[in-house]
Amino acid sequence: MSLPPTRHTQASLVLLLLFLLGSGFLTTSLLSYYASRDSIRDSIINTELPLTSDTVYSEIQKDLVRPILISSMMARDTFLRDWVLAGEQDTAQMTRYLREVQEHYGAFTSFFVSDRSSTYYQSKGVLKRVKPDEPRDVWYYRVRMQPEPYEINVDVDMANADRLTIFINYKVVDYDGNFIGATGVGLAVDAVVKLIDDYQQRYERSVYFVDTTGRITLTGAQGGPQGTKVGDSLADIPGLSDMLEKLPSPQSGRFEYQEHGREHFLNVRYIPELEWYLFVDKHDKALAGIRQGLYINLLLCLLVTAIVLTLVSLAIRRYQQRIAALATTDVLTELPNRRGFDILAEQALQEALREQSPLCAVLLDLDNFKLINDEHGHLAGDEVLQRFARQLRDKLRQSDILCRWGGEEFILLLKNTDRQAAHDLAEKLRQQCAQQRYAIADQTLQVTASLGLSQWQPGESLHSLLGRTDRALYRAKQSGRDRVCVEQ
Ligand SMILES: Nc1nc2c(ncn2[C@@H]2O[C@H](COP(=O)(O)OP(=O)(O)OP(=O)(O)O)[C@@H](O)[C@H]2O)c(=O)[nH]1
Repeated sequence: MSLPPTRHTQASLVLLLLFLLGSGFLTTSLLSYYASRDSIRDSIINTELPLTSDTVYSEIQKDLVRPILISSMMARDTFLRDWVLAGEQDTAQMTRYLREVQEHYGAFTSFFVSDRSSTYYQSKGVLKRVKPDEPRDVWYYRVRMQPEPYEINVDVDMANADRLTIFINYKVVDYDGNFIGATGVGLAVDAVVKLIDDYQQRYERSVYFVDTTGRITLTGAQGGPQGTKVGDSLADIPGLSDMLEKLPSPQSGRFEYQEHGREHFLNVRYIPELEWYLFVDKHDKALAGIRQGLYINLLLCLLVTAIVLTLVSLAIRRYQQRIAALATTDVLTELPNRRGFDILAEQALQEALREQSPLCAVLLDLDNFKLINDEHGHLAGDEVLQRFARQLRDKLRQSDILCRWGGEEFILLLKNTDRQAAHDLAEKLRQQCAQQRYAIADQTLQVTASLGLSQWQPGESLHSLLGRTDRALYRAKQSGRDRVCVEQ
């Protein structure tokens, strides 16, 4: 019979299972997490953000192309040029002209600044005189000097409650090519702002514009990333400031950065018409969901691993107990066998030593049992052994140790029992055995028993005790059987 697995092998098996299940679950969970993460990341970086950027850009262009055309037409208008060359006589004519343009084309504002008189005309009349030292008029002197025919300037409109406006500032030249002023129209950036708001709310992404120095120039109505306002620098925004350290000035491309542990994906696109950068920024809300999924997955895996390991441990323990029981139990009589006896006897001797209590051993051997087998068959012999063992067990105390020593021989350890008491019990057992009848098949069988008894001497080994008891039994057999002999 193989020995039951030791605690060490059980622990190794559980550890191996833990390793296999743990690494298996961990690998599959992480693989699926990284696969989903990569695909979402890929879709954000390569599809979602560029798409938003394209749409916002085309909207901006739509907002820009029309005013450029209108302004170009105004700059070439013969009425405007003739009126200036004629000395700007009738202001009403100019304001009427500007009002016509504004109303007809649905512009937000229309203007003309005369270089000769420095007068700023608009549809409602003369607004003011431009001055070189006035910060708000810087644009005019810039346009005046630039070689290009026009510029696009996003600025607040003084004539319209400082509303953010895209101005097309077109140079006006006379018929000889001399600069005589600047004209154009202004359009509110409402459409772009509305689009930005729409994107920000619907798709949970930040859309904003930044100039070449890293200052925010245009945001949705609710502000820029993390509530920033127009005019704020990227350097003041958590996360983006770190990125700016690597990129001292904005540049087009795809970037990733962290803000308070959240991952951000960023698409930056340069808009040459404005000399601005369009930023489309999305934080990893979707990725956070996937990460949460990973944690739940891992938790479930942990739970399954724990359940499997518990079940396996229980099964192993049961198996061990079963093996141990089989290894120490006699199958026929269901009494402990010699191996079981060794364990129980060692404990009993230690107990007797510790408690200084008397202990006796009795060897009990059925007489002439060979005859029973020979005359009635082995199965009848087995039956007699079984019944004898059961009756013997019933006559003993719970604390007494009864084992099948082998064949038709049994051993008894009587705890807390001195020689005299043990002798009395042995004698009683012998008598009951002799009186007992076994009805097997249609026959009645009877056996007698010889018993050898000895009392344990403190400090004596089990081996020695058994040797002395065996000698007592031998004497009982030799002196005629069916008797109790005591080893002194
Ligand atoms: N049926 C059966 N017989 C067994 C079993 N174990 C041992 N025996 C038999 O018991 C008999 C013991 O024979 P012996 O050792 O000669 O002893 P005995 O006939 O009892 O004679 P004494 O012990 O000298 O009185 C043998 O025939 C064994 O085969 C068992 O489990 N079942």
